[in-house]
Amino acid sequence: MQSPFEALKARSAEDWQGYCEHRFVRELAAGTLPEAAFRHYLKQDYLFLVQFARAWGLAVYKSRDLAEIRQGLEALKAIVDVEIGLHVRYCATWGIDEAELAGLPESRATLAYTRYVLDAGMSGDLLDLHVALAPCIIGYAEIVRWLLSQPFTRTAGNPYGDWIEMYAGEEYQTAVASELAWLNQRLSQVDETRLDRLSVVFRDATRLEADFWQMGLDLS
Ligand SMILES: Cc1ncc(C[n+]2csc(CCO)c2C)c(N)n1
Repeated sequence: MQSPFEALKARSAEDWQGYCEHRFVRELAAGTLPEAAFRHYLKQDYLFLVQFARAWGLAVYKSRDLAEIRQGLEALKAIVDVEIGLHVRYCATWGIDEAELAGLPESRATLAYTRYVLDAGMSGDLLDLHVALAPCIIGYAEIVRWLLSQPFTRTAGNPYGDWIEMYAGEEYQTAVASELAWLNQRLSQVDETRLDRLSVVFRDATRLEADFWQMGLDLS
């Protein structure tokens, strides 16, 4: 039987596919993505990650018990202590230093997506927030798995090969599996009316992720 999260995705199948199979990721996997597009993406992604850290801070605040506080705190710590550092080091290999990153203006796509997620969490509850974050967390895991099954994907000699490997790694895929389990458990408890509203949040966040890819192409 279809899991609740699979059912949520099925309601936005076209938008989900448009995001996961976006030209940006196909060109990235083939190694043909213009370098300028990837650089724009990397720079905006730093600003995205900073806002994403705030979203996990909000998850802590929206928690109803200590287990939920711990879950949000672990994710907040991971992003602040590990993921942003990895991103900064990765940017450095592309010749982009942290001072430059911190001084950048946010693009419209970054603003729209990150503030949408924060608003979904502020106006809703912890489940709304997790559903708004799902395209980001679960999407990236699905994208790299899909890419690795595609004939056009090149890992050896691809300048973006490290990016694919980062998200294909076991550590990331395990974290995603636990997020999926949490979501499926919570989604299985909600009624149809609530599911309709969550489905709107999921679809909007998915479209905003696709716009984030598109931004990389457009700005180059
Ligand atoms: C636009 C954009 N969307 C998703 C991710 C992926 N991502 C961001 S934080 C994180 C780990 C979860 O805490 C993951 C997978 C990204 N980097 N940039």
